Amino acid sequence: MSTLFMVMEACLGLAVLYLLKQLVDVVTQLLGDAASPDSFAPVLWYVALTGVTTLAFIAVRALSNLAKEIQALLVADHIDQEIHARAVAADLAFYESPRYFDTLERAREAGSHRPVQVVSNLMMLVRNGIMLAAIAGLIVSLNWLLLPILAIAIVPALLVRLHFTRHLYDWQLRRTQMERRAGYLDWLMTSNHHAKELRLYQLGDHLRSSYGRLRSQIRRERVDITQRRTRIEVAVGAVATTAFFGALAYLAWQTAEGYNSVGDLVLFLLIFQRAQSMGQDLVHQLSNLYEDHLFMGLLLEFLAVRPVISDPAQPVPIPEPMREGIRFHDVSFHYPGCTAPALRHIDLSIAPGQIVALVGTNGSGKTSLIKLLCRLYDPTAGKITLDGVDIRDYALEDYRRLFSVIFQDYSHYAESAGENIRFGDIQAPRDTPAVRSAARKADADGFIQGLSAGYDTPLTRMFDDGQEISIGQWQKVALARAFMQQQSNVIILDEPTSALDPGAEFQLFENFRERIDHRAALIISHRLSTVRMADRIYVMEEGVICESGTHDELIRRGGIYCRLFNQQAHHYREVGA
Ligand SMILES: Nc1ncnc2c1ncn2[C@@H]1O[C@H](COP(=O)(O)OP(=O)(O)OP(=O)(O)O)[C@@H](O)[C@H]1O
Repeated sequence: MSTLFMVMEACLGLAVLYLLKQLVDVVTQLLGDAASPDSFAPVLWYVALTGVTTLAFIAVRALSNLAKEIQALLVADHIDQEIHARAVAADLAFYESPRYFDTLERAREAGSHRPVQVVSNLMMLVRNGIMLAAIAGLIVSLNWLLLPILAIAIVPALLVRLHFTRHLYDWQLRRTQMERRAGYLDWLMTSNHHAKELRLYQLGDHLRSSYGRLRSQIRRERVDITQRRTRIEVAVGAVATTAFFGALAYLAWQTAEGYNSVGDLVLFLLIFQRAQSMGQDLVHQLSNLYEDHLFMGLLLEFLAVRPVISDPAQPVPIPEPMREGIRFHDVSFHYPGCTAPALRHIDLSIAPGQIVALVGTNGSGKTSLIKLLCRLYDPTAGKITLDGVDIRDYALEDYRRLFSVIFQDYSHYAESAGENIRFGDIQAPRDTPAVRSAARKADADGFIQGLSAGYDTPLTRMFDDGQEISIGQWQKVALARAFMQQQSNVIILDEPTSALDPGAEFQLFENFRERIDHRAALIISHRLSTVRMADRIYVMEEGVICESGTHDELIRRGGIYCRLFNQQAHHYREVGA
């Protein structure tokens, strides 16, 4: 549809020009003849016809612009959806590698406005191309010698633009990390996450000057490129203008000699100027399109990314319920791009209904083990089985549904308290009583009821009726989210009580098995008092399991666990004394 409008616009634009030339020729003829009412009639006809054609041209141009805009918006929304689909399906590793992160960022940058530009530039290019070709035809009809002059007015400018577009694109790619750092500093200074430390450590001036230095380096390099481009463009423009005036002088002479009509001269003035500005537009659109093409390459690179962790060709049905449980068989793992292993030769099992605890020093690999368990990563060596079958043989979503997880860095959703909990089982209806029951299990029901709009209170100050809650209260909400999923077989809690007061923590673990409906659980905690009720405790150090057993067994063994436990117990006794 929009193509039709464009062709109509081009034809009508040319028709107006042609009618103007005819009008001038008729008026010039009249100047020579004796004026009579009859001889003036064609002039009136031409004026009326030109007027009507101009009106039609304006109407078609408006419709063409409208169609273009609608089409551009549709394309933009479609590309956004594609980016989001790929982003949510991408492997976790994607977000942890700077190279992949660059691809995503550039795709987002290209995705938001490039497709809109591509559509509009492409259409304008076609329209201007058609008009320029037609004008070139008219120019040839005047005098074919004028055609090379038109080429001189357009082609060098085009080559200069294209050269600098590529140059700027390469520069922008090289500057991505720098821009990201500047963006990060900007975020540090303007986000509420850092407002407290920024003030107390008086980091404001330091950050501002780092940001200023980065921006001025980026600006200097950019201005340098633009200055060079401007210098060359002025030189090229001077050549084009000289050529135009040369052609004008030649045509004026031809008209004076009687080889051309005055209408031809007027037509030349009209169309050559039009052709020149159209040529400039064309150059602009072509260079934009070239730039769009380069950036769209980045978008396509991102859209081509496929998750490595994916479904097998023939997934095995998930056992319902699980019978033997989950086992790690000599599992080792290192993060993509890292040589040092995060986990080495791990053997571990979680039976149905069993509570397993992981303890160990910072960086010993506890969270990494959970990531493998949930198949956010696959082991580098060894395998993990569920009821004897390699977990890579199950459909990914079905397998992940077996777990309810709360990570150390759980999410704070800017949603209502109820929605924050329901996100644990998004299939559940909005008004499900399961939300309140999960909140009760996490001891969150009491304070949520006390919020201004109870479960409907947005947990953010971003909105007018929102309310901010404390870090411990956020942790209870996150716990409730983990308790929300009724169908899961294993509850995984990574440092679930780090922000809870001792009373709340005690209460949570007092009747923990009932709270989790006697499902299996994997708990990571640095507070050894919370893990002593576990059926089996694994002690990790530098990526290996160095001890395992029940609390009593480990205490009897007198190893690392016993030492750590005694240190913590001693500390409490000292404080109590
Ligand atoms: N995304 C990652 N990419 C590369 N290395 C990582 C990544 N996450 C963790 N590591 C490395 O893996 C090792 C184990 O980290 P992990 O987070 O599993 O430790 P942890 O035992 O959970 O520590 P903490 O008690 O501090 O939470 C560390 O040496 C860490 O530097």
